Amino acid sequence: MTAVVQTKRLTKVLNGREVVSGVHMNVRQGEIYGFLGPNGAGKTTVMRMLLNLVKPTDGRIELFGEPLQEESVEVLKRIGSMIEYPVFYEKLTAYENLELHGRYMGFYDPKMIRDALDLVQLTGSERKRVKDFSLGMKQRLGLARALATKPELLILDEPINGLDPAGIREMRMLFKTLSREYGMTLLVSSHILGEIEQIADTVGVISEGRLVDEVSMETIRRSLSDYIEIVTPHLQRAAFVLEHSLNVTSFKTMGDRTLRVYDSELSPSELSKALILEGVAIEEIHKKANTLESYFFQQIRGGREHA
Ligand SMILES: Nc1ncnc2c1ncn2[C@@H]1O[C@H](COP(=O)(O)OP(=O)(O)OP(=O)(O)O)[C@@H](O)[C@H]1O
Repeated sequence: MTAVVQTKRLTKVLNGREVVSGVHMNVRQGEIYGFLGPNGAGKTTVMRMLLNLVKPTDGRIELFGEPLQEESVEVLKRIGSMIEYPVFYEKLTAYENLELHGRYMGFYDPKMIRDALDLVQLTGSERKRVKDFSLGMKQRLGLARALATKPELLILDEPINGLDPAGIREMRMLFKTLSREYGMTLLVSSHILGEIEQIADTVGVISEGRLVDEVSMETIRRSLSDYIEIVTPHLQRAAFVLEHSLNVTSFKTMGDRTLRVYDSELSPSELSKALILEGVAIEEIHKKANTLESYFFQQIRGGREHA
């Protein structure tokens, strides 16, 4: 699949502090990319750089395979975005706001505006002034505005902020429709793991400005199976024995003393007996269950795993 967004060593220094550090990010065509990280991790800054609203201090950005430059305009017309809380002309109606935006972007299509309002379920409120909208309605109108220019890529910064549970559910379904039925690519940020988990095909985890993981949800789910953790001073030998004597194919080393075994038919006691017989000392061995929370917590804490 082709990359719609690709960054290399993307870095931003603000007030002498590196708030985004050497980010290599790949968003593939047609997928929903969940950009997950705690508040202040750098999500908004990365998104602003992708939209040419903030100039990177260092690194490169490619959108649709083309390098993003200061004077890039055309490529940005292929993107719809909603960054932080959307701002509108409060005295104008919802429809007038979208019309104005469309004309500004050089793409005004009344049918697209009606379709966009319909998609976010604001049909019927389009002649209301925005000042009478609730926070959730404004959030949905922000999404309609992003959609009204028929973008190929949607960049949405914490789009579920301000929505009630029903609104969150509708938004989630809409993201899936846009991706699966309209073939749009979505880059969606959130600090809520449960949200990203439910919509994303790929997750990019950002912590203190660094992209600490970029992985498909499918891979994560597969890795969440139970595993046996072995702590040994003879890591190399243990790995050799697992692979060649015990025919274990799926295991990984964590640091220089720990191994995780995923696919063994053997119980911890059988495994330790077999390893000891081969001259591997065992300091600890036990069965563990992985959860999505523990997986991400580990990434954010900086406990990177090495396959
Ligand atoms: N204009 C600015 N000047 C100085 N520091 C800034 C500026 N904008 C953001 N920062 C800092 O950069 C860091 C990253 O902020 P950013 O808004 O990108 O994070 P975020 O992951 O989007 O978090 P949030 O969801 O809270 O907005 C934060 O520590 C923030 O305080």
